[in-house]
Amino acid sequence: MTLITEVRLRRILDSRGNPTVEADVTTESGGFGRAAAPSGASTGEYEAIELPAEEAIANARELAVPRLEGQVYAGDQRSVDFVLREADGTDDFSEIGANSAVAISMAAAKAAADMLGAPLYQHLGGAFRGDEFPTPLGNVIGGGEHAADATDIQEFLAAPVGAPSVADAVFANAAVHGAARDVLADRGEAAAKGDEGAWAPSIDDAEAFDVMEEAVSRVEEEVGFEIRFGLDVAAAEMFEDGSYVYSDTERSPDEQVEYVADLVDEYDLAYVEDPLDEDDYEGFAALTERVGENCLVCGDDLFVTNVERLETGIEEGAANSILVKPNQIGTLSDAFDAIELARDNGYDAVVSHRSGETEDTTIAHLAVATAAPFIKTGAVGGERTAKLNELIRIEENA
Ligand SMILES: C=C(OP(=O)(O)O)C(=O)O
Ligand SMILES: [Mg+2]
Repeated sequence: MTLITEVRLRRILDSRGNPTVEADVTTESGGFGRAAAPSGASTGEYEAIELPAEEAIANARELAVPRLEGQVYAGDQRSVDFVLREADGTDDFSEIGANSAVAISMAAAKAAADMLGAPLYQHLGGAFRGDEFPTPLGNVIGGGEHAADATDIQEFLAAPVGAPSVADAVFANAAVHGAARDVLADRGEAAAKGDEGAWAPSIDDAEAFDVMEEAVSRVEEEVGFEIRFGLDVAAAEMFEDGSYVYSDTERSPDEQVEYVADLVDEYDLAYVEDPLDEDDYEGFAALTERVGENCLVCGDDLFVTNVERLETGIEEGAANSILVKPNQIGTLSDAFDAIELARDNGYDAVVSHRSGETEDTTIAHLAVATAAPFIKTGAVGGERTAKLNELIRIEENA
């Protein structure tokens, strides 16, 4: 039986060296699941609330754990997540913390999968899941909130859309990351790494585009399949008093739409995330109208994995895809609801890590379970490769 008998919570380190919440869920028949909450730096204004880890743990121990232990079945994910919401009693998990909620929610799913003897992606995706695998978006160069004194655009992402397998795509992204280091070195640019392991050189966005183009074409020649690239502009972070403030210029909302549309055309971008502020549904709609045919326009801070915000976006024609980060909303059930609503309305659902991560691999399973076209989970670095290597194993059924 998957009746939950014990929920343990503890503080562990995330990749930025900050404390985060880890949950262990045990079931009556010995099923065990362990999961940890990630943490954002360029967080959306409308995300569920992450509490300091110690506070989140204390509150969840008091309010949620007694309602789960001996009362709820880990295999009944909807009930687990319903109880987490009831125990919290707020809309945004500000009582027990979305970090405690998501860790427990994911650990329960893993405990149920363990009990069933099935891999997590199969428990989440069902027996009749197809055999699609996501293309990993690899963060190659970045700045914004993830690195000081680097690019304005937060992420320049390799998108190996022509890769014949997940493994080929993962290695291609690592190769583009390596090639970018060489191109930067050729240009005399020393580069440290940002929070997600992307190079964070002191160059402007225009030069970063040049470096990406060169790195991508070098690797494309080697591997023989198509590699495009994309961006997470994280534009909400640069939006101040009605305009987008770049290091060297400012753009009005209309100019920002033009600017990003031109970038999509010039570089044949496959993917553009958060090109506009998190309140600018109209701007998102204008850009999607312009470039949405050949490019995924993705809402991260815009939608925050929230069905109500996605509903508004769908009504307004804003974007054609949603970024799904379970900790933005607090439970796996909520994340699945967002994915389902997206699908039903012709939007793609892209699964994503956070800039602060752990070795947890749940998102790799979530992406496979839901046949996400892309997963954004970095290119190198232990907490990133944990997910990428898990994808390789899942593909091999290992
Ligand atoms: C992964 C991202 O960064 P963060 O986790 O800092 O929000 C993002 O903005 O997509
Ligand atoms: Mg983003």
